[in-house]
Amino acid sequence: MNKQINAMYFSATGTTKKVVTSIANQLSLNAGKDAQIKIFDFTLPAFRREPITFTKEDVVIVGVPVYAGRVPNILLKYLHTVTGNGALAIAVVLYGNRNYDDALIELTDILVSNGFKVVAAGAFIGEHSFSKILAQNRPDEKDMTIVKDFADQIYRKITNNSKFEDLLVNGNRPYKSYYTPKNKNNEPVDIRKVTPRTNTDCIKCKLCVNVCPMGSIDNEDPSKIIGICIKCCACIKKCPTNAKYFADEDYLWHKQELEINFSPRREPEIFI
Ligand SMILES: Cc1cc2nc3c(=O)[nH]c(=O)nc-3n(C[C@H](O)[C@H](O)[C@H](O)COP(=O)(O)O)c2cc1C
Repeated sequence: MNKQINAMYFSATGTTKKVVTSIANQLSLNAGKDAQIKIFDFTLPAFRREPITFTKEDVVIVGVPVYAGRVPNILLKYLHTVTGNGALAIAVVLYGNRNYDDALIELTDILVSNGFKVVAAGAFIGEHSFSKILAQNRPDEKDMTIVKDFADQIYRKITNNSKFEDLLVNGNRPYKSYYTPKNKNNEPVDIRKVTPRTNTDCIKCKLCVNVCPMGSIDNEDPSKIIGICIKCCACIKKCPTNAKYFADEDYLWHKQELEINFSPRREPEIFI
């Protein structure tokens, strides 16, 4: 395979990164020792300022987490600035064991409309951002075996073909609206304004400031949220002293409901 391999992802808590980079590594292993991988990690705001252009010589694995059953809406503007010019793409979504709903079809559509030829797609499961028990530690070893096999299939498809038919993936068109959490009275709630709190264990190491994908944590006082919070939970899961937490009643109810209702293990789905 005579193409540049590119791994491109948004990954606040690392599950999307794990799957996307593993696919890239396995493709590179198949392609031989000279196949270098270029990384485009657009998790932090600074990386989403410049448009990126690929060419026919590229194969790009593009991964995003599923937020509310869709591609995270805060990424849409940026994703539309990434141009394919005939590059091959593999669309990847990671979801927290509830459902990926229309996220994979949406990501595939975005890539096609940006001039990519999407040759494969996959929905994988990652530990839920909100929880430490829902899909705990996934993607795990079993998932990673499927990831490796998926990459081998992609390699064979790319090397054996020069023309590719349009890829069909699961999902609806028009896309369903964003999944809405419910409160304890089973009423829809809007948790977009909910922000994390900080307890006295905070040592002001500012790790949270540096990992927030929205740049929304104050550098002087990390207990202050100065912008949009997307509830990605990077600050909560990466805090070395467990100082960040959510206290909002509706958010906590929603988290618990997800943990109870969506505990049976789901398996990855691939389309090739
Ligand atoms: C705001 C938000 C909404 C989410 N919505 C869904 C969802 O609709 N379905 C689901 O199964 N997981 C959902 N998740 C969980 C993430 O998709 C999942 O944990 C993913 O693995 C996180 O990727 P990352 O580790 O690369 O950040 C949501 C997470 C967040 C932060």
